Amino acid sequence: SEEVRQYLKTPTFDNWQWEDAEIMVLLQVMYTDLDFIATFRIEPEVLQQFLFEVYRRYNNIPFHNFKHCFCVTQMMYGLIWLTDLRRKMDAIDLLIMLTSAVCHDLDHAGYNNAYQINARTELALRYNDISPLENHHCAVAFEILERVRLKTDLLARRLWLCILATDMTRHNEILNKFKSILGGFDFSNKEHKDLLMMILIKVSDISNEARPMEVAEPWLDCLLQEFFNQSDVEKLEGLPVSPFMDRDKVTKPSSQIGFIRFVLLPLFIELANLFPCLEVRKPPQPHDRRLSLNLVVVPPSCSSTSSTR
Ligand SMILES: Nc1nc2c(ncn2[C@@H]2O[C@H](COP(=O)(O)O)[C@@H](O)[C@H]2O)c(=O)[nH]1
Ligand SMILES: [Zn+2]
Repeated sequence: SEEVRQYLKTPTFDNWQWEDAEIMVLLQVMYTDLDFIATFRIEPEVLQQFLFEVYRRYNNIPFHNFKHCFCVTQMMYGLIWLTDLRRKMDAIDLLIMLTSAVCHDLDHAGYNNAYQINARTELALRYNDISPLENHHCAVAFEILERVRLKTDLLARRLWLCILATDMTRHNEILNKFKSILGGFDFSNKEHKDLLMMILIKVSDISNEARPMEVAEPWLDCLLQEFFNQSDVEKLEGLPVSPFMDRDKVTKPSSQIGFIRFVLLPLFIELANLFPCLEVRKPPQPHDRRLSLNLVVVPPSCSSTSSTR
């Protein structure tokens, strides 16, 4: 319905209300309403086939599953509308951004890069310890895109750029680069646009805490369940255990307060510097973990401070 179509554009969207089959339809709606079907002449059956393959290649694990793929994609979709990016970027940029979000954690097995490297897994060996997971998500994405005949070199290169940006060990590097160009941001500069795309997928990827409490809270339970599974295995295998994953050390507030203050908030604040309509409200108290991301659309559209600030 039109009501759901509008709701889908908002960061308050509640994924927990929808079954996976319905989520597949919502993803199709995003591709349709951004005009990708018409602009790139994608057959609806090909899109369905692509999304079904994607669905099959997300694993049934607590956090990095198909619902996480959907939430990240839905936040990206919402940000595209809220910041009126359709007027500022090319359709191909938007297609790459949405598709990167869809593909960004394909075939994640629930163990992070530190585990891959310490346990000397096949993935770590294949990618020389360099972003093994993100390189693998890309490889699976390319395999699917090739199978449904949607892969092009142009799409693949920038999809890789966006998905690789989700490796959190690169967080400061990417954020600092973005800060350094913010003062003279230019939507006609390709390097600036690429960096913005990287920031947008990063924001979308870690945005659970910017959602309503009833959406965010179950996601935190899922994340901690996956963290604890990993640290249990690390203990059994005699591998180094990351303290933030250790069930004997972590509590919900300890997990979230530092993450919000030092990771999530600085990232959102820089994005809001480019798009003032994304008003980010800091948590009022240090113990209050809720980040209120007040996404207000300034009519008729959210203009960045200028298209070439
Ligand atoms: N402590 C928290 N860590 C979080 C939260 N949301 C995300 N994350 C971390 O970031 C990465 C994101 O990358 P992904 O591509 O793997 O999804 C994730 O793995 C977590 O380590 C959060 O709310 N709290
Ligand atoms: Zn993710």
